[in-house]
Amino acid sequence: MKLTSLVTQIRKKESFLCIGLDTDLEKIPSHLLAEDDPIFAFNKSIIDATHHLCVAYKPNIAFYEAYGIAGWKALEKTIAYLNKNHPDLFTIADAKRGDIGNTSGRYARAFFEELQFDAITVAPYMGKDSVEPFLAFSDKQTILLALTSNEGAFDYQTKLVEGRALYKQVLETSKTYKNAENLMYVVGATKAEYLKDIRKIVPESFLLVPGVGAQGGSLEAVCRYGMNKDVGLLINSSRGILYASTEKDFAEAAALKAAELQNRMAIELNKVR
Ligand SMILES: O=c1ccn([C@@H]2O[C@H](COP(=O)(O)O)[C@@H](O)[C@H]2O)c(=O)[nH]1
Repeated sequence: MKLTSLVTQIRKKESFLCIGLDTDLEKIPSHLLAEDDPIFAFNKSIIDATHHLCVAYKPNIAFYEAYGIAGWKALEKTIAYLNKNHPDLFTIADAKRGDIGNTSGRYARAFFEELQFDAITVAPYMGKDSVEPFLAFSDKQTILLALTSNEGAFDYQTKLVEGRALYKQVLETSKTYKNAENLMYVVGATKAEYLKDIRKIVPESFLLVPGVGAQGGSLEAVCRYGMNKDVGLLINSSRGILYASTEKDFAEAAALKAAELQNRMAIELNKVR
């Protein structure tokens, strides 16, 4: 999916919500465990109840790999269901991949060609030749980890390298990569105040922003510092939506949480209209 379509969807739905499909068999309602494929059954119910409130879904691949072949099959069914029934929604494989060039090329093929995701998260640590194989897919987005939402982000990402914070180096250097126009960046909602500086380096780029809800980040602060003329933000919430209820009403409860976020997003969008 092209980013222009994403911007159109954001304006149409008054939402820049990305729902994280971090489906955990220990957290889903127990009645679903009797299903043939409980992970897919849960995901399908969540998608059916929330697709009108969001513009993107982001399965975190760890939650599928953790269940071996059954988990991978549930992932395949989930992305196929999304692509068939909601082709206008942006899909992100939160896989945090990146390796030497030929290996990155295989990861890119797996997620872009086999599974048909629109985007993948990639770790920048191995540098240019580990990222460019993803960027070579011109109709796909590569989402580079810039400043992550966790506490450990301060171990390396904010440290100075040649007088400049490492996350700033990542942003600046990545702009010189071949096909850099296919880049987006991850910035944690818990680091909203950093967005002011980040926007000086990447004013036009779309940012994937996880960390509202369960991790305590503020949607409004992210908008204040991070929104650009095309909105430029996809704000993710996973646990805060998925596990709003562990009873039979879980999908309705998830939709209510998603609607709460969407309403707050509509308010933010109206401020900059
Ligand atoms: O910096 C990062 C990068 C990725 N994530 C992922 O986003 C979701 C957040 O889930 P919540 O339940 O809404 O906290 C999860 O898949 C993380 O692995 C992140 O949180 N921070």
